[in-house]
Amino acid sequence: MTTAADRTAIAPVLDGPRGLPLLGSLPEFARDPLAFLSRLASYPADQVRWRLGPAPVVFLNNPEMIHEVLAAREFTFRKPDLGYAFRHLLGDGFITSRGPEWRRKRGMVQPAVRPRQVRAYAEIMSAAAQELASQWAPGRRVDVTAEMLALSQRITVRTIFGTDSGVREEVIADSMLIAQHQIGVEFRGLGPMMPDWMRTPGRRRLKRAVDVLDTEVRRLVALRRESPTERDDLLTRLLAARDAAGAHLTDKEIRDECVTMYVGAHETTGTALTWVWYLLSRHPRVRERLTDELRRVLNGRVPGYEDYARLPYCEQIVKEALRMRPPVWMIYALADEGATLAGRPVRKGTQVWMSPWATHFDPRWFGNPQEFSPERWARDASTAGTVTENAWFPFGGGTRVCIGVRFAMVASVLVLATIAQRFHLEVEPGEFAPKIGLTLQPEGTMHASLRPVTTD
Ligand code: HEM
Repeated sequence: MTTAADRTAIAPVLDGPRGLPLLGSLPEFARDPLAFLSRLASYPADQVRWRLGPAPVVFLNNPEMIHEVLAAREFTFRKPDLGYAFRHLLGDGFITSRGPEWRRKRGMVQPAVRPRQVRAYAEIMSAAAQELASQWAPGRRVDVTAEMLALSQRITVRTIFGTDSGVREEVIADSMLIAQHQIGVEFRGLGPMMPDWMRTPGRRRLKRAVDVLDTEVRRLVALRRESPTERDDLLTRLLAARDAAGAHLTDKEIRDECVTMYVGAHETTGTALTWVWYLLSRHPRVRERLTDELRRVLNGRVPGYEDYARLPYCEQIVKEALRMRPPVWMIYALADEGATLAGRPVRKGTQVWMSPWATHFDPRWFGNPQEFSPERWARDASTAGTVTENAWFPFGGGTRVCIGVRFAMVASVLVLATIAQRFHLEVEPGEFAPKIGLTLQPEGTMHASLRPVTTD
């Protein structure tokens, strides 16, 4: 692995597109956000300055600086407000919190996703994948995105609320779907500019869905408090959690953290898996190597937590898919008093944009970036130099790094290993360009036909 500093020096700062008076480059960004980000990434500079309406924005093109800003969030940079829909659904969960409140809550949730706990969730992950594969029949045509989002939803609901029959999975799933859809709508459109008091039909639907969700989560929390048996789900961990002063989370805080973890986990992991199948179907050689590894290691067995470490090629495929199609395509930071970047002051209020999407395709950091090559992630020396430290950041980094990295990687590998032992998903021809919403999803319906894996 090389470091960004090993690369040829480029200009420290350049002015990017000039844009229009008042609007800056907002129209160009809104027209095709991903193309605009790629354009910014093509400037030969570590930092590219431009304007989003009246707001000054710095786009970072250098992994070391991205690393520096991500590490400084919660100190001299902060996460900006992600808008009404996001806040209304997540409440005061720790994604939307800041400072001591964030630290307290993150500290209380963290034990629920540490590796020992993820080991307990692994069984749910493989079982849900096995359940899905058992419902599939050879030759059937499936909508890959819908299937993977539904699978991720099942895994998420069951790891958070448990597997007992008292949990009405579909009530939670349906309300979440409506709410997440509205977040995506607001991310894409004029949502960030609409005041909170404005009521659109979409916002009214969101409110109704959140009311239903709250009633269901309250019911589940009350049930657990009535019969507090020890279980291996996140809700059990949250009910038991205590902060440094020994205080428990209130019911409202538990609701907010459950929803936060759901939103963090569901669409991101489901989308990552969708792209894994797409990329595999376009690269038969990779699929062959995968089938080989699965035969050698599992030989038809359903994988468990211990198998994660025994399936390095599966892990490499997931990492490479997260490079080429990072579900979280953009990460923001807002400069506070005293913010600096590469030793220079940054004006308070400046937005800093960092895009896994754009950086992951920069040929300075990844050799042949357009090529889907899980081999670049192999630990042996033959592939050194094809990836750059800190240039791969699908999970963000620094203080506010994704809390679910281990969960997401284990879930993705176990789902891939379970299903790929039984089926190849032959995605129908088409480009399925990525489009932005809450996450980076394929444009159009991605259909695949299911071809059974032969055992000879
Ligand atoms: C492939 C799947 C996933 C991807 C690509 C992903 C990506 C990310 C990224 C980029 C961030 C940082 C956002 C920022 O800095 O603004 C983040 C934060 C977060 N993620 Fe994930 N995530 C994934 C899965 C999960 C899972 C499985 C969970 C829960 C089990 C989760 C829960 C969270 C939470 C709660 C945060 C907020 C952390 C904080 O603000 O302290 N994510 N995720």
